Amino acid sequence: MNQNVTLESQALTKTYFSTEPPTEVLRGIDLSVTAGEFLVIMGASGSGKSTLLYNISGMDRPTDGKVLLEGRELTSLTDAEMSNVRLTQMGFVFQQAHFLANLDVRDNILLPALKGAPKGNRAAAIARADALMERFGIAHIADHGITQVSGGQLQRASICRALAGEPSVLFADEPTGALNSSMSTEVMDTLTDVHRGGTTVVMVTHDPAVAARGDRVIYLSDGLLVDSRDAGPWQEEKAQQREDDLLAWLRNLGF
Ligand SMILES: Nc1ncnc2c1ncn2[C@@H]1O[C@H](COP(=O)(O)OP(=O)(O)OP(=O)(O)O)[C@@H](O)[C@H]1O
Repeated sequence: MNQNVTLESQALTKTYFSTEPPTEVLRGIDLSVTAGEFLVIMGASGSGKSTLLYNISGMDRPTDGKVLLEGRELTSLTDAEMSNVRLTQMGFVFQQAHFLANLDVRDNILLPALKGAPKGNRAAAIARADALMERFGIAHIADHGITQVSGGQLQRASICRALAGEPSVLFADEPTGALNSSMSTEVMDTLTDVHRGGTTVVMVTHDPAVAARGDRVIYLSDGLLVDSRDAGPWQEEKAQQREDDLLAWLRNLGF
C-alpha cells in the first residue's frame, strides 16, 4: 500500500436484494483517499453517493470488494471490531445532528468519546470537548439544551462530537443540507478548519458551493466512479472562481 493512502476501496460493489429485481447501487468502485485530503463525492440523485460513504466507513457492508483503512481490511472485521474502528478512528456528521434532547450540548458531544475512551480518561475527554467548542466558537452554548441553539451551532456541535474521539477520517453526508446559506458557510468554515488541522475529510454533497471547498471532487454516475477533479487546497479569495470552474466540469458530466 502507498504510505500516504489512508482509506481505500477496491472493486467495491453494493447490491440491495430487498428489491425485485435486486438494485445494483455500486458497481465496482476503486478509490484511494490520501491522508489529510478533503475529498468530495458528487453525482446525480440516486447515483450512489451516500451508499458509497456508508460502505467505505463501515456503516454498511459491501456486497463484494474490499475497504482498507490505514492498510487494515475493514471488510473482514466482525461487527464488534468494526464498531470499535468507527468509534475510535472515524467521525460522522450527518444532515441532521441526531442529538439527545435530555442532554446539554457538551454532554451530547462527549457521549461517543466517553464510550471509546479507556476508563479514567473522562477528564481528558471533557477537556478535549471544551477545547473543540472553544475552537469552533460554541463554548458559550455548552450548557444549553439542544432546542435552544441555531441549526448552524448544532451542526458545529456535531462536528465537535465527531472530532472528540480524535478520528483519522471525518465522514460527512450532506452536512449543510438542512441549513440556510449563511449557516452553511459557517459550517463549511468549520470543516475547512478541521481539514487544515490535518484530519482527512470525506464529504457527500449536491451543492457546488460546498463541494468547491474540497481538494478533489469525484463524480459518480449510476454506481460507477466516472471522473475525478483536483482543485488543490481551498483559498477563500478564489471561492467564486473555484465554484464556477467546478460547475463547468459538473455540467460537462451532465449534472
Ligand atoms: N436500503 C435500500 N434498499 C434498496 N435500495 C436502496 C436502499 N438504499 C438506497 N437504495 C437505492 O440506491 C440508490 C442510491 O441511493 P443513494 O442514497 O446512495 O444515492 P445518492 O446519490 O446519495 O442520492 P441522493 O443525492 O438523492 O441522496 C437509489 O436508487 C436508492 O433508491
